Amino acid sequence: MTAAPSTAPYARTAPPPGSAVARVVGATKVHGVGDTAVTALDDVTVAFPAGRFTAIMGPSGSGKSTLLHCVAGLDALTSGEAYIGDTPLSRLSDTQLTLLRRERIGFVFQAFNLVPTLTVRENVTLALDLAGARPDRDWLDTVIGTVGLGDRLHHRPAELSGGQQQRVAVARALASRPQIVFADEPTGNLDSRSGGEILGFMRRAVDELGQTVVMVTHDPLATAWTDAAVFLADGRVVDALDDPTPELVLDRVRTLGG
Ligand SMILES: Nc1ncnc2c1ncn2[C@@H]1O[C@H](COP(=O)(O)OP(=O)(O)OP(=O)(O)O)[C@@H](O)[C@H]1O
Repeated sequence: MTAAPSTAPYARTAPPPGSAVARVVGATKVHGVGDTAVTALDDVTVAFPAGRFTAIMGPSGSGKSTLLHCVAGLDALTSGEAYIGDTPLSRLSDTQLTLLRRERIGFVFQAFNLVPTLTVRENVTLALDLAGARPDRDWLDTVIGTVGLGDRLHHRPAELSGGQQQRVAVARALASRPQIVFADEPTGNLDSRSGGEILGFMRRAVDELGQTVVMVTHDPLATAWTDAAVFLADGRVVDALDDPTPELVLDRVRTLGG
């Protein structure tokens, strides 16, 4: 299979700080049909600003993962619109959506999703290699240095701890210099020390590399690493916090019954 050529893999101009890199407007998502239909998102409007680390919080089943998947173009809304930059995702063909995800979005999931037969370095550059894009060596060195993987480049995932594997996944998400990184419970499978390291790396990616990161989490301590938190309940945005501290987040979580 020949990969479609990348249109503009590098040197993209970063969006101005504070502008929305991703947003949804009037977003409703119904999973299933008929008697089994579940409204996971109910008229949600929220924006994720450039150069910021935002948490999406809320009780189990409140729609956090659905929101992340819909704004990242992994799932389609039932009504309303999701935008990456100024691009409305519902107007894109499957191929255009695949290219947009490849070129403009990085993903980190709870399961690290590394390729076991590839080395750390090969895993980090895999998406670029598949896209036929030439890695920007300076950027890759910066990313690999930021996540502290310099001495592990030729190891395979099975030779790494869970925390180290998730660092590889973070480096992979950053490697193509995406406009935005979406992370779904990225510390869910990690002990608290490794989880803290991953959150610290994502924080540095925002502060030092200018990345925009949106993270779904249950954990008030994880949210305390972010610049802002959006709270969902029953598929609706019910609250938001700037500069969340663990105490403030815990207070909101208790109020929402999470
Ligand atoms: N593919 C699906 N088919 C049917 N219902 C779904 C599907 N995905 C999610 N749901 C339902 O939509 C609602 C929101 O789910 P979602 O996974 O977005 O919530 P969440 O806040 O991420 O939950 P958790 O914290 O438990 O992961 C839930 O009631 C869930 O059961």
